[in-house]
Amino acid sequence: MIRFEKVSKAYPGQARPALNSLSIDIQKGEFVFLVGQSGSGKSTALKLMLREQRPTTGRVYVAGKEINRLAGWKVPRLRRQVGTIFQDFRLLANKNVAENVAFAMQVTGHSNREIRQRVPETLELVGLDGKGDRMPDELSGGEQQRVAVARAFINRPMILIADEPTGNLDPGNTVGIMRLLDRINRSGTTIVMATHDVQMVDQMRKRVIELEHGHLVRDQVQGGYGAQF
Ligand SMILES: Nc1ncnc2c1ncn2[C@@H]1O[C@H](COP(=O)(O)OP(=O)(O)OP(=O)(O)O)[C@@H](O)[C@H]1O
Repeated sequence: MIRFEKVSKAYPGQARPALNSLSIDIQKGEFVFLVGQSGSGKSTALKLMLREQRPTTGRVYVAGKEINRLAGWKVPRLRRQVGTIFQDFRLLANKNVAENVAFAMQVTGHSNREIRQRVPETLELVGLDGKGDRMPDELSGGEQQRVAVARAFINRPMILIADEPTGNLDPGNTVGIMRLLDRINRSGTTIVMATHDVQMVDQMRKRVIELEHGHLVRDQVQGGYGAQF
């Protein structure tokens, strides 16, 4: 589903590459935590999966395609297959909850009928039943992240990429969001999540890929945040 072949990424003006000959292979349906100190290259790896950045050398394959070679007009189609969630939620402040989620279907060309049906279903799935009319600033952080999860999942993406999705949440909401992501993963969506949350990684016991200065230093099935497991 996602494959990096000796991928290096050097940002202009940086002494050291952000990623250094990284090779990883993630299968369909896996749940993978990406861990490592700040600056180790996690966000860069996620950006390469979305073609928000391009590798300096090496190859990145997503859903069977080498995405660096993808024609520009095919990039939106790639991104439709990949949902994203970020630490800072990134909701549209002038749209209510239902409109935020519907927007993801509108830009992918779904009919109003499909949107009217699927938005309430998805809000229910993320535990926001009946909150469709609220504006983002009328929601708690945990609820805002649930909206972001609904928006990322409504098109049933093959892959969900999450960059520190619980970084702004308290422990209770962190558990809620993780349960949700676990359910989404069980429905078949591949999840790759960068995180600094030690407790959560230790509890979930999923595959852990650890980066250090852009190098792969650990790739462990049912791992913990540190190498102690
Ligand atoms: N757009 C950019 N331009 C220049 N350098 C960058 C850019 N983005 C990241 N870097 C550098 O690349 C390295 C890796 O950064 P990256 O954001 O991938 O790390 P990270 O592991 O996600 O860190 P964090 O946990 O703090 O989010 C860092 O040294 C960073 O300063």
